[in-house]
Amino acid sequence: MDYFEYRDGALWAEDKRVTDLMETFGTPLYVYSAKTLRRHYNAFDEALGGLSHLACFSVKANSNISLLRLLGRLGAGVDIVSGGELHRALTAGIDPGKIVFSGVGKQAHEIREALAAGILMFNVESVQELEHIGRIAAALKTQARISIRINPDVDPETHPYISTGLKKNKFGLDMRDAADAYLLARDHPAIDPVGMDCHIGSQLTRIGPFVEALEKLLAFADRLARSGVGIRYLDLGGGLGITYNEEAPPLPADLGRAIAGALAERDLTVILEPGRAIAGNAGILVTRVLYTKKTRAKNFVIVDAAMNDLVRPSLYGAYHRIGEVVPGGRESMMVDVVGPICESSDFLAQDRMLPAMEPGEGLAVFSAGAYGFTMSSQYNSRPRAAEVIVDGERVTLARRRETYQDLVALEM
Ligand SMILES: Cc1ncc(COP(=O)(O)O)c(C=O)c1O
Ligand SMILES: N[C@@H](CCCC[NH3+])C(=O)O
Repeated sequence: MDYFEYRDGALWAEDKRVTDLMETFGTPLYVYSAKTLRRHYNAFDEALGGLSHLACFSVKANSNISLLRLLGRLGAGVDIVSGGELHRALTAGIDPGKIVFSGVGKQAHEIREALAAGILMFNVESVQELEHIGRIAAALKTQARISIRINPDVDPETHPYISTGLKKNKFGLDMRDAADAYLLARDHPAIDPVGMDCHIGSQLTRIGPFVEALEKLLAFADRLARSGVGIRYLDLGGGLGITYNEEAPPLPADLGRAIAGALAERDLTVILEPGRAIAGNAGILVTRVLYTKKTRAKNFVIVDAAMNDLVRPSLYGAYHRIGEVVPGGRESMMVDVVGPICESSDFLAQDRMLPAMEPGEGLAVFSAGAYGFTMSSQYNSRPRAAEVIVDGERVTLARRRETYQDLVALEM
């Protein structure tokens, strides 16, 4: 559910006409809906309502600081994976006590920065990393709160590039190794093992894998308790999918219900790290048609957005619904929607039925609020798109369009 809809013959973002946004801010343009973001965050908050909980938005999905600030004001914590994301979160005013730090390759300076900020915990992914954090915390005369990321070997049934909880993936530790890591953590004066976490993959469309992972983690937590390691936080990661096309993923409430029973009698704070499910359908990428071109093999609609703006179709073959900004009632035809970049993989859609388009007309690429701008680049020296947040009738420029000057600003 989102607040991008067609009425009076045009596409609206909440109470703003998308054509007006195109006029004011140009294209390509990322447009986020504040109402949708609030709705999605609140859905998680309410889904976990009966439990002690924390919803930590995954910053990698969308790291714009205006958007983070909006979520932070609702009470959101965040899941970060770098010093850069920590900097963004703190700049956006996120409570450091609600920050969890994931990722397999945390660097010394990032660990120091996170300790100095007083984050809730590090989600530790290897024994070497645990020892490294311990050394740094000891040198700083502090204690690092940690959880160990468990690789529960659960099949998330998603795209292989975005599944993370299988034995063959680089993430987390298997339980036998994790048990040793917890004992090391228990006995380390500068480490406080407060939690356990996992993240099994992204764009999950079934509840089963979450429940399976939870059950494995709880059984493991019970074994650990007998070794004198009592955890207080259970972090199930992110991964709940969204509807891009015809998927029918469970709602946050379904996930909440599915895990509530197992957690009810336990003195644990449950953490979720949703990214896509909060931001994905809260954003669209608006682009303008430059040319149309009919070859002997295909019809191309050439637009001013490209794989540098939204790489998901090129990278994963991902489907994003595309619609006219002002429906013209013209007959549909099979087209490829492509960008100006010099790569054959530069497409936003392939073999898609779309109404015939004219140069200058607008198209909206839906479900672009997560892993859209954050995965963008300047490939082909294309300045990155602007980002705006619409809240009712109010529009905030959340990031200005890059300029040619920005392209070369760091070069000597
Ligand atoms: C550790 C961790 N937490 C949370 C997320 C967010 O995932 P999603 O956007 O699928 O909710 C990811 C990315 O998949 C991740 O790697
Ligand atoms: N970037 C991916 C998801 C990977 C999630 C990061 N762990 C996507 O666009 O779907």
